[in-house]
Amino acid sequence: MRKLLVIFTLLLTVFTGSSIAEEWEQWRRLSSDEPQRVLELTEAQLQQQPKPALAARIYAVRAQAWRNLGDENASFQAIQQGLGLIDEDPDDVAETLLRINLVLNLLQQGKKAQAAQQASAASQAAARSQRPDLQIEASISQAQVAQSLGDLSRAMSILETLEKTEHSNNERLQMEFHALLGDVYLDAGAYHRGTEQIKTALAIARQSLGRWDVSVLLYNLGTAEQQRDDYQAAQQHLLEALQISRELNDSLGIAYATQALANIEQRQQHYDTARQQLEQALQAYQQQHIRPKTAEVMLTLAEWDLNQQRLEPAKQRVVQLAPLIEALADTALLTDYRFLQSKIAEQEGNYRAALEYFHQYSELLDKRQRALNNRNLRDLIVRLEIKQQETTNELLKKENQLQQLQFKEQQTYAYFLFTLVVLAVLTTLIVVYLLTRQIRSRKRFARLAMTDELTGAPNRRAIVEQAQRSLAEAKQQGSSVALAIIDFDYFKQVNDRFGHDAGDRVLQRFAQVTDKVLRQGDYHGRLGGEEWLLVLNHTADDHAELIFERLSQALSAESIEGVDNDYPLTFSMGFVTSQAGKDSFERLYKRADEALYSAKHQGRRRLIIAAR
Ligand SMILES: Nc1nc2c(ncn2[C@@H]2O[C@H](COP(=O)(O)OP(=O)(O)OP(=O)(O)O)[C@@H](O)[C@H]2O)c(=O)[nH]1
Repeated sequence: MRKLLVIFTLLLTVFTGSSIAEEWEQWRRLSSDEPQRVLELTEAQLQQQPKPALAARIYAVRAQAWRNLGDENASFQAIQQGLGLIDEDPDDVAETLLRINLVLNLLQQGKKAQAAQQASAASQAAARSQRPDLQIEASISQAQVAQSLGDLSRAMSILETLEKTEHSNNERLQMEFHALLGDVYLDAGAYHRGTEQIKTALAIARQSLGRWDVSVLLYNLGTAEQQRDDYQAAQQHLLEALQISRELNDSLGIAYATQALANIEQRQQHYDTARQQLEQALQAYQQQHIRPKTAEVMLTLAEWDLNQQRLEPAKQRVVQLAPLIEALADTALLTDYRFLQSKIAEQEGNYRAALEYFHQYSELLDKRQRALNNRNLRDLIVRLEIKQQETTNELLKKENQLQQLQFKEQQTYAYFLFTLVVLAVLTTLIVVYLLTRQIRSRKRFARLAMTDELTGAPNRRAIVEQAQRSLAEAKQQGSSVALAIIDFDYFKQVNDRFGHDAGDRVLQRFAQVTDKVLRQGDYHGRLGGEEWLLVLNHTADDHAELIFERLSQALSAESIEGVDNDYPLTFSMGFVTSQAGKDSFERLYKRADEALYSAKHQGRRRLIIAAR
């Protein structure tokens, strides 16, 4: 999915966006995994006839894709086409990319002097482009040329400058830096350091780059392990490299891995397999004009011939090799070549020639050794290592700081959460408190609305509602309910004689005694003034007298403050019963009221039961 997205973005923006280095890198990643695909995509783009400068950039991508397929010839052609377009329409980015590609191509062909020229032209173009990543890459390219020329001091000093000045986030550049540093260390005989650097580069490639890059580094690591004489590790890496190259159809990658594996087979005395493998690799090298490798394989084959006492084929190869060795002017190859010549002359019995070749061979070896013992180089190696250590330390320090910041952030977040929780709990408590208070006061208000303030008994509204409820229940149950209206006799006189407060206390006392006298389930309430209503469930007329008497007695049973003990506190009562709940409250009330009126009229201090 991610790959599809990359392809889509690339199709939309071939080096047209702001970050050319980034797009270039995306193309390279895609090419590293699917070179064929990149060739198809870029072919389509070229057909849209873009501006020459853009087309030149596309050729740079194609050159890379051909390289990933192991076709250096096609890669070279693409580069040439691209460079041709730049003549028409100069473009520093395209020029840098194309020349860097050309450097690799020329190095593989063993054309080191030309490669050096291209590397410095690439650096100039990169400087003009003012793009830091391109500048770094061009510098690495220069260091690579220096390394292949055997000028390890120069290679090292370029890498040292890069380490000091450039901190790129570009994984490819980091990979290239470590890979090349590894090669330089290996050339300098620092096998352990070299292998470690290549391992770092491989880890970066596995993590962030494409499969082709991984295969190249596996090959590098495999050959490094061979140099360290760890053939088991070497074989393992090389086999993995071979497998990836096969998956990618990278014919050169296959050749490189096969050649290296052949050396291991030879050591294990699998001569036929080894020879076959070398022949295969040789074919691929010859096809692609990989001249140093061609020479290397031929030298090896000749050496094996000699070891197996096959003098003639060995001699033929040495003759064949002569022009190539001369053209390449590679010290290492020349050293091996002289050694071979010396051995052949020796086997031929031509001892003078053998000695002469051996002299030349040992001089070359000496030269190489001197180059390696160069103090300057040693100093550079040590300095670069210290710098790398410093960078690592700095990174660790940064990481530490970041961790501390992260910890602080977490702490702040925890405090924030804690405060939030506390606030939430507080808010909840307050809300609960306010709600409870409101509910309580509502209840209180509701109670007050139904209660008589002076006596605490149910007020008119409450007792009337209760009467209506009781009547409705009685109606359902077919039972009877009685209503009694009670009114104090001459209450005005009580007030007049003992004062209004005493009158109040009389009313309060009446409420208390009624509460006690009535059964549970009976109700009483103050209708207003000194008038009361009783609601008596399951009560017939013949209970009326009893209730009247009990109330009268209870009222006068105890003295009331401010009222003379012998003062007769009396009341009148109108009583009525419903007939199996048939009567409405209004009708019953009216009848009770009429009965009360009669009681008053008949002289008070009495009970009148309403007639049926
Ligand atoms: N102390 C006190 N007196 C009240 C209260 N409510 C009403 N009264 C008094 O009760 C008296 C009622 O007087 P009236 O309606 O003339 O009746 P009465 O004097 O009781 O005479 P009858 O009912 O005819 O026996 C008035 O004097 C009111 O002031 C009260 O809450 N407290």
